[in-house]
Amino acid sequence: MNYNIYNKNKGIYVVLGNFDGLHIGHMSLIDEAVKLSIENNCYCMLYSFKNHPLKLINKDIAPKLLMTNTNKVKTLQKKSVDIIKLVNFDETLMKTSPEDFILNLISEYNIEGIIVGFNYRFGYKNMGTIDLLEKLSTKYNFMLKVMPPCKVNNQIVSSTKIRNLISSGNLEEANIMLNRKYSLEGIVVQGRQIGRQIDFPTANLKYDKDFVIPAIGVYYTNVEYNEKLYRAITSVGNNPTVSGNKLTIETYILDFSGNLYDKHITLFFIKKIRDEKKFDSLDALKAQLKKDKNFAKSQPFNI
Ligand SMILES: Cc1cc2nc3c(=O)[nH]c(=O)nc-3n(C[C@H](O)[C@H](O)[C@H](O)COP(=O)(O)O)c2cc1C
Ligand SMILES: Nc1ncnc2c1ncn2[C@@H]1O[C@H](COP(=O)(O)OP(=O)(O)O)[C@@H](O)[C@H]1O
Repeated sequence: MNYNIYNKNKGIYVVLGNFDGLHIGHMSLIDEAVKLSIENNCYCMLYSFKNHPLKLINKDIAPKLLMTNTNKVKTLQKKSVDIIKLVNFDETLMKTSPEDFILNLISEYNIEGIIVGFNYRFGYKNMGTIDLLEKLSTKYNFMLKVMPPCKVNNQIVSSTKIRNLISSGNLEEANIMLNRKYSLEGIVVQGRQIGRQIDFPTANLKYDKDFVIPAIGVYYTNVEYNEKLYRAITSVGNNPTVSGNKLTIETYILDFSGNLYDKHITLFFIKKIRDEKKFDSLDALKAQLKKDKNFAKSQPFNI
């Protein structure tokens, strides 16, 4: 919703951070902000960036992403966040000192309180610390709530941890930390049309290289197409059996037939089934695909 239509006399609890992936740690901050805003008859706002700050600061070390902005906004709207502000992280913002960053925020919005995570850093060169934020909260008179780390199996949940789990094929643990199934989406493009010759047509995803790609291997997935969900098996790999030379993400959808070229699909990665193998023949690949398909049939089906 547009801030302009809001009652400017009403205070705002703002949650600050980068929030890639909206994992359970992020959600604990957002839930707290929503709770405080309801209790105090205020608005709840999430203030974050459209682009990952490192993409501007140092492109070479910018991480691959876990979530599109569109999906981020959809999830936040379901959580009753009143104002979602995703600002462009540009040169000016990059050079803003920690104190100015907070000053700009409180001069633009009627800030009642700020909610951040335990390791939040902000402002030019990430020089702003929790200590500084505490001092600023006294100086400028806003409430500050610092949320403790959220853990799974004694490990602190973080976007970096989740990226590493996905790119090493541990989707089950990543999904626990995300509290949803990791997904990639895009349109279906043409491949070499070998799949249909072995009765396993595969929808080849035109994937966006800005997002984290699961480790090479075969996965049990669920596919959303045309608002319907299907069981599926997905290969992330170089297809050595057919002398492939580029990474493809290909999905055989169970109980589906039809033409998917140019259609939009979403793949939900549930668990890795096996490593990619180079088979001696297409028949051997086909026999393995039958096993993968049977495995998929035995798996729970919900996202
Ligand atoms: C679930 C699944 C598992 C796969 N596993 C392998 C594999 O282990 N080794 C391999 O070389 N190709 C594997 N493939 C990829 C096939 O080689 C590829 O889908 C086939 O060549 C058809 O591709 P095309 O129709 O795009 O030409 C797998 C594909 C799927 C859908
Ligand atoms: N069950 C299915 N799973 C995946 N794709 C299917 C299925 N049934 C039909 N298709 C269609 O077949 C195409 C894949 O056939 P395939 O021979 O593998 O060609 P390509 O190499 O172009 O992917 C998909 O893009 C889709 O349009």
